[in-house]
Amino acid sequence: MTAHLWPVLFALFVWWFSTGIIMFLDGLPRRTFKWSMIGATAMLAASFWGLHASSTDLSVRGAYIAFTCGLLAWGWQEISFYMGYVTGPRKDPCPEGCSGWRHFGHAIQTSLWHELAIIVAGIAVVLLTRDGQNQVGTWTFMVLWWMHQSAKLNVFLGVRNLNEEFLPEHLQFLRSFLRKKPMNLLFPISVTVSTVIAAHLVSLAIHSSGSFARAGYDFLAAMMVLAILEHWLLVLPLPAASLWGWSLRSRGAVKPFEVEVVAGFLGAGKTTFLRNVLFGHSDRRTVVLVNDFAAVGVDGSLLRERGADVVELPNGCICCSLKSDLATQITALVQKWQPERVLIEPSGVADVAALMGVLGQPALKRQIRALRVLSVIDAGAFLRDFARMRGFFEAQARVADVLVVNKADLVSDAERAMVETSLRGLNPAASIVPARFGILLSGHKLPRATSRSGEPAEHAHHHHHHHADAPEFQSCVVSLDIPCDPERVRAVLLRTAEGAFGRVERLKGIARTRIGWMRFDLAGGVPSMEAFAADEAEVPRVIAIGNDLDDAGLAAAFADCAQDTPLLAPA
Ligand SMILES: Nc1nc2c(ncn2[C@@H]2O[C@H](COP(=O)(O)OP(=O)(O)OP(=O)(O)O)[C@@H](O)[C@H]2O)c(=O)[nH]1
Repeated sequence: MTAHLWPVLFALFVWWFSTGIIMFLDGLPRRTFKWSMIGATAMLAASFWGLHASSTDLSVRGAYIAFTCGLLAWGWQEISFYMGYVTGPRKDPCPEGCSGWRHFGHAIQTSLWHELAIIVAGIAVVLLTRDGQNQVGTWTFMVLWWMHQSAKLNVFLGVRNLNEEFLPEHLQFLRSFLRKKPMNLLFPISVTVSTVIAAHLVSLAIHSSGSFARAGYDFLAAMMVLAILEHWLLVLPLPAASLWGWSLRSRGAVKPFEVEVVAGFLGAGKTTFLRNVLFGHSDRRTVVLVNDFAAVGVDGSLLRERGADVVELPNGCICCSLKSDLATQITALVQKWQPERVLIEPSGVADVAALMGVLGQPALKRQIRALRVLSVIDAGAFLRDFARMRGFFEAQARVADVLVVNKADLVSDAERAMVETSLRGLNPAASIVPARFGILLSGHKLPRATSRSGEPAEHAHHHHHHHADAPEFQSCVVSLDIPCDPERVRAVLLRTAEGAFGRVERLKGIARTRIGWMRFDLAGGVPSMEAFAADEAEVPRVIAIGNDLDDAGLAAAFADCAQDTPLLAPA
């Protein structure tokens, strides 16, 4: 039995160690990749030579050499892929909504050169060992190839553990090709085939007579058993990462950062508030994550104007369906920018409780030094909106540490007091501060961010909270590729507020006028227009959000805003 022990232990160790080394090198700064790649290529050449030289060596030593060389030849394939030298023509994520064969085609494109390189290397290995009887190296390469293809197809089709924490930042785009599913149809087939092959190899090892053959089959059987193990790691809740904890340590450690969530209903003044926060603190490295309601947001443009690094989340609400996506997005942006602070502006209808659930996930939570949730309230619209969407406001108030009663200028002191009293009833623990255009009224200050340990119990308890509270809206986007007349735009805003184009909850846009850029809004029923320092690449557009939207009517009304069309003469 001990005769089998050494080859098996050797195979296990070499596999574990070489996998770890590859991940370690891959986590080092990019400037080192060149050297790793040169080293790997020298090893590839050496392994080819070793495979050829050992092909006629039928001693135990020959088996060890052939196995090691087969593994090293494979290692080059991994390194060249993970370091981005030999990948494929596609280097970005799959577009949203892409599926079926098109999606599969894109997936192949991400690693086409890699797969071809494997075929070329495989042929080289076969040719180099063709004349000898020692085929241990060739079969090692083939077994690794099989493991690789099968695992790859399985993560594409969907498994429970994608182990995506192993993906370095420069390969984050591959995540869009991985699917999280409890199981897929191929999985049982992969495992069965691997098990049959492994059983056969074990039996060959046990019944082989010579010590060369015994060692050779031991290596192959061990690799095949590892292949099976690797498959089970994809579906069973086992912490695969702990096997290679040391190899992930080369990655730049993420310093803990502060998170500030700025929530609030559509048009409450979240973006305005954030613009002020950013304006005041340009010295701290801040990344802003915005999630506009519509596919083409405006918020990102407004915040970039303030010089922040802005990441826009795709269309929709930060809610249950986006959960895993959001956690990965945050992890990726933190790795990329190493910010001290992350500001998150969920869309005006997002499920903030679900967002808190995402931020509470252990992997993220560990990195978050302090968390503060602010809910911005439109004082002028609150009483009206609260009656219509009680559940939504309750949920917003419940998770908030601070309730910012914005647009103080639009209400009387008595009205503001009434709004504050209602809010106090919804969350007696939150601080309530009045503000105007996102700036706190004099005499008021934001409380310090709560540290994670002092997190209100409320945050933790609503993870599985459902989206039922969030109102349902549609959105429509109108392009505005004409220089507009501000007067006409104002007229359209007023007509929109009166309900001429359906029940519009919120409208925002940026437009070019003869004299420069402007932005305009309809929020809480109040229209407004302002100058806007847009980028020249900016696309003028309007976004309307609401119910029973008259898309065509809105489009026609905005098309009619062109500077040069004469206004209809009044009767
Ligand atoms: N009168 C008044 N208007 C304000 C105040 N704060 C913001 N606004 C205006 O309200 C409109 C909406 O502000 P935003 O900051 O874009 O609101 P938001 O919450 O980010 O909107 P969404 O992202 O669409 O949900 C803009 O026209 C702002 O200029 C305020 O204190 N008083």
